[in-house]
Amino acid sequence: MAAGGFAIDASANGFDGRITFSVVITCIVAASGGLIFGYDIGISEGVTTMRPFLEKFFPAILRKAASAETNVYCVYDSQVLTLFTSSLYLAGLLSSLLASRVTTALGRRNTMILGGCIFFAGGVINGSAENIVMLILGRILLGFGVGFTNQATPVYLSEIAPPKWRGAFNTGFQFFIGVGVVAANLINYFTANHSWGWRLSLGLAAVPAAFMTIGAFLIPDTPSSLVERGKIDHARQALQKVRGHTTNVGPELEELIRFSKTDMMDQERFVTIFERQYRPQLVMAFAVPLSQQLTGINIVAFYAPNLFQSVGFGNRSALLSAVILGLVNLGSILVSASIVDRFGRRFLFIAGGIQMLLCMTAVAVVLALVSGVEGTESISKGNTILILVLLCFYAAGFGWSWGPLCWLIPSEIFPLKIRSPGQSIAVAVQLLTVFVLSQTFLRMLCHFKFGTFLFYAAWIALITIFIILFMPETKGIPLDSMYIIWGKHWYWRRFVVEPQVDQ
Ligand SMILES: OC[C@H]1O[C@](O)(CO)[C@@H](O)[C@@H]1O
Repeated sequence: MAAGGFAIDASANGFDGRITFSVVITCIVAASGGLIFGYDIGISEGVTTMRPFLEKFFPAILRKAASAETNVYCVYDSQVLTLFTSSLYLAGLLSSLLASRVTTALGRRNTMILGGCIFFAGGVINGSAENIVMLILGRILLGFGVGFTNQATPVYLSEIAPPKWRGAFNTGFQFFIGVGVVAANLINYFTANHSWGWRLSLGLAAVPAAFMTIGAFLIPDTPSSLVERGKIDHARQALQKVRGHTTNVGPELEELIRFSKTDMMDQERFVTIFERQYRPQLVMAFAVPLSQQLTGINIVAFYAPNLFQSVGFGNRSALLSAVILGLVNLGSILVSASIVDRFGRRFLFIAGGIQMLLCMTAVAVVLALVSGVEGTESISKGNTILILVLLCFYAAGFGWSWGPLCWLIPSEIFPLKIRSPGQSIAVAVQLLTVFVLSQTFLRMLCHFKFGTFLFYAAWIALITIFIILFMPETKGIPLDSMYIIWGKHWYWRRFVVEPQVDQ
């Protein structure tokens, strides 16, 4: 069965999709929107293992850690602590849904600016927190910032990149998420042993927020978004800027206007995406982010320090191992960027999936063998290092597949009319899944022990089969021609209606 194994000429519409200096700079600046999400992921991982932080806000956990009977999997099983981490995801979920209207009305770029400002405020409140209420309030603001930014930035990148290189440019977003994670891990590493360290770690969130917000002020909005809002002259200028001054952007602009008119003929409404003809895209908007989280990445990422600490690493070496995982992840995102437009999305999904599956299973086996079925035997340094190595291979598998592709796919499969709601759904589903899984992971680890890793291994197997059967190849196809791939797919073709474009 040729599920998605067909090619479509990227230059079918004849536009000059060259890589210009301007498009590269614009995309780097825009992709830095990923910094704030990454910074937050990395910071909350480490701060929740810092003693002064726990003493001030969660003293019960320290008492539990001190008690000898607790088994290694259960030390960090606290619903309140998990709620601290996850409150951000609930807020982000809400705001990403709101962001659908905001990006349609204000444009992608302005939504990024808004997100950056709100995140900045959240960082300041968290850094100066005196009680748990301030702490949670700060996290809610951070969540609002992340929701807006994650909704707008990937779409920005896909709309502005030359179609042939869309994969590489869009991968920049995940790359900056990774940079944010590593920067945060390093900061945690140095602040961990100071009584005020957690304040610095949380408060420094304002720095990436300021960086991306100022950056976003300096770049134009995307031509599609400007056309959608009737700003044709601005759209022409934006196109001229990113495609180069020697390029005749007239035909590309006309095409955008034509598709935008067709798309907007019936009033753009959130519910449009639920029409039968958009079923394939809608399914992917749910399935891709859900599957990304079912790889177990955040379980490994959020709790890597806790995990290493509870299986025998000291506090600082636990944070260091998180840095190592983060660097491996970053390197593999670069590999992804360099091949995603050549080998395609499906290849990366499948290869990365198999790699993660093998590693997750191996981690479960090692944990079962060395810490005993009950998890009561202590784990030697050597075996902890073995687990770290396996997790590094796992992180690399994620970095070249589900990491970047989870942003790329939703940002490129929707027609303009439903692009904003589609991306909103994808971001909301991702954050909801992070919330549910992180809320339950420590409980699972405590009760199912090494079986938790087998649980994720089984999911990785399932989602890889899902990709093989249902994900068509999207590489190189201009956004406005994307409907073609569904029409050629063995299953999705029954839903597709060709758009009627005015000639
Ligand atoms: O794509 C975003 C995802 O990637 C990660 O940052 C890991 O690199 C996750 O923590 C996050 O959920």
